[in-house]
Amino acid sequence: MHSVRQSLEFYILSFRQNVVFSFEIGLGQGTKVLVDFQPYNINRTDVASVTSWSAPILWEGTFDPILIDSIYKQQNLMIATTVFALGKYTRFVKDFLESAEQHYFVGFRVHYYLFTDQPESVPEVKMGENRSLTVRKVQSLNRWQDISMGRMEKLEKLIENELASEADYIFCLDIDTKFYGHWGVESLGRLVGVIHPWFFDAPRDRFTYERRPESQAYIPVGEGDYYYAGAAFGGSLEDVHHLTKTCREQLHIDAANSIEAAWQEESHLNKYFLLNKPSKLLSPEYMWRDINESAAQIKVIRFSNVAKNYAEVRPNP
Ligand SMILES: CC(=O)N[C@H]1[C@@H](OP(=O)(O)OP(=O)(O)OC[C@H]2O[C@@H](n3ccc(=O)[nH]c3=O)[C@H](O)[C@@H]2O)O[C@H](CO)[C@H](O)[C@@H]1O
Ligand SMILES: [Mn+2]
Repeated sequence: MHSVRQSLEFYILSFRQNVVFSFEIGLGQGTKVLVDFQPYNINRTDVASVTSWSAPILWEGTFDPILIDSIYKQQNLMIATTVFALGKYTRFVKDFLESAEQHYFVGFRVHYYLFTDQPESVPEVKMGENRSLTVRKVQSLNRWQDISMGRMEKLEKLIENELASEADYIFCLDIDTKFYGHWGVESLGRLVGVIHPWFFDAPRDRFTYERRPESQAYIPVGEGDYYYAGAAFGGSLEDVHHLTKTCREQLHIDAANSIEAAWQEESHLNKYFLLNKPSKLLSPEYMWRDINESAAQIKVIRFSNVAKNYAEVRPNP
């Protein structure tokens, strides 16, 4: 674990050609130095490119992917990437992996971890150099809500037991998704959340936070920063371990009190991000609604949900 990791973060701002560069530098495990390089362009005026707590919000046009790639190339980073495919969701695996090989951290080391109740169904997908897939068998579950929420505990244990010695960063993604555009090292950060594609434009009081005070995920009306997607989050191992552990604990408390948050672990993730501000936000370009939908602010769709018939793919309503 990175528990011994001494984190040193600071921001240097300088102006060059109307581009603000900011650096977040952390002293990583051992001798490896993790560098978050976060340039953002102040010319994109149709969207906010920074939060009130000074975290960058990445939109197309707010960073230079070639420059950032060249900086990260100096390091031998490994990005662990987790997905779950239980029941009929195994049908999404092929497109997810094939499209990830085309667009996701291309040229960098990626280790996918796929949790499934049907390892025999996992298709053969040709992986690029330094990219690999580990398949983990998990128990089948009867409720989609339990599958979705159960991810937090599995992720917590994976980070604890296996990732410390191999990965530098982790991203945890939904499987009913596909990559359509570049998703690269610009997205790396200590704690990274993605703005939910249905709420980037909505006033805060419309956010579908859990509103019952009895739940650990409760967020009162009038509070909250953004509504984050449950389908994609990531960061350093240490930070994502703390996130998954906390959400798992809060989910267990809710279960003991016979309450299930409105949007399951997504509600708990939103509570977590309210109390633990992400160091970087990704715009809905990184988790879009559907490849056939558009919005003026979305100049590129990098990663999107794929259309699914809920009644047909889920084990229960
Ligand atoms: C875009 C987005 O933010 N999506 C979130 C949203 O609905 P979604 O409609 O995206 O939830 P979903 O049905 O995709 O379930 C989430 C994930 O659980 C897994 N799964 C689910 C059912 C099943 O039978 N088999 C299986 O493997 C699979 O990895 C799937 O991607 O709310 C969920 C919780 O309510 C999760 O937080 C999702 O991440
Ligand atoms: Mn999904």
